[in-house]
Amino acid sequence: MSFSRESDARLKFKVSGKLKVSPTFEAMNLKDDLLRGIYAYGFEAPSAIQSRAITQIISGRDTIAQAQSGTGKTATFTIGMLQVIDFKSKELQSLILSPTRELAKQISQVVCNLGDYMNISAQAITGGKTMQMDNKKLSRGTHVVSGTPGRVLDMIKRRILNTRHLKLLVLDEADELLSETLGFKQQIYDIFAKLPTSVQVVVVSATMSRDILEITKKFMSDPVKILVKQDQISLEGIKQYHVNVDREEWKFDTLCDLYDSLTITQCVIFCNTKKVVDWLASKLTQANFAVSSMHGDMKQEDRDKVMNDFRSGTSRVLISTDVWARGIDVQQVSLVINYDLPELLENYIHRIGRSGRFGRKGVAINFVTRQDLRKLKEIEKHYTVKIPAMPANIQELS
Ligand SMILES: Nc1ncnc2c1ncn2[C@@H]1O[C@H](COP(=O)(O)OP(=O)(O)OP(=O)(O)O)[C@@H](O)[C@H]1O
Repeated sequence: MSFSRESDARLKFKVSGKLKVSPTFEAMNLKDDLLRGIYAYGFEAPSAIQSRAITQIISGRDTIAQAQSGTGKTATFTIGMLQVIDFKSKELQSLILSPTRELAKQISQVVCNLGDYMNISAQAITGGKTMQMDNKKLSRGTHVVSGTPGRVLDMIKRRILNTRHLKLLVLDEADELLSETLGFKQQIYDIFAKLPTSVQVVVVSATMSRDILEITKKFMSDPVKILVKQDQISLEGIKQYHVNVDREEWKFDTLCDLYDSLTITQCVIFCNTKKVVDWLASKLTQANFAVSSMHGDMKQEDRDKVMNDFRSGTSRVLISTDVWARGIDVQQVSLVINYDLPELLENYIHRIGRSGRFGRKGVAINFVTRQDLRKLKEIEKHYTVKIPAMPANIQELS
């Protein structure tokens, strides 16, 4: 699967200065073992962001990389990182931070896969489990840690994680990690204060506001910026529609009517609160619809099971909160339903981006009550998109 040349050419980046574009992975002068790993993983050619950002990361410059959802940002920083790691050493050289445990784990898996021929040692360090296991593995030597900020900071403070030889810090979903609302920002600053001053910083997201770019000035020096214009953030491959449900109470029946379309491949349904996730999951189950659900108040082992079942395709319909909005990559997801419109404008684009991964087709359906009409207009304006009423033949579209 790859983007068509046409759609790739239409993607315009705003870049600082002239930027080298590598049309192939070979043109990036990567180590042989890394190149083997990339091809063995099934990649043939780099995406637009990979063509531009990988060599910048390798050059050692601080880098801000923005690109649409599902266009391969994880492999962008991973390939850059694997090229600069010194595999003769067993020290921790790269730290990747991301906002959820599931995402941190997924990234660690991508690192292992792409670095398969390099003897890479990577580990996910996340909350919700005891530190003992992590401790033991870390003591054997780990090149890369992918973790959530709270647990990583804790382990640095306890001197379990030694950051003395760290070369590279990656903030994935950086705008979320640095936002005022979520409480990660101070943890990120505290972690940063414990890293060598020479550390290279790479900041990545599909959404990047002016405020966030301003904040990055505090810990990045003269970064290369690869940014996407606001009206280009929305992917053309994801068709977006709305359904007027008028009142909150009518959402449930509307969803039941749609159920047959949901199960064609896989579908994620987003609600704004854990309570609605639980309520909707139990109501659908009572009505004999097969669904699974996940949110941040569930036990980690239950979250892991839900993720495994959904990734393997055992479950096809997943109901979740914004814990699932960012970064999670399940290629079979072709439909996203916003049972509730998201509270944050940014999360709209992240949520619908769970479908349409790497050039695949996706459909997003937004349930809109009378109160939501204004919010829908706001989304349309912000991303310069039209979100028309859902057509009757929706089954043929997904
Ligand atoms: N060059 C490539 N060729 C083929 N597939 C690729 C390539 N690069 C990435 N992919 C695949 O594309 C999918 C999306 O990649 P990834 O999760 O890195 O996207 P992303 O840009 O980080 O998205 P998000 O904004 O949602 O976090 C993954 O399944 C990945 O394996």
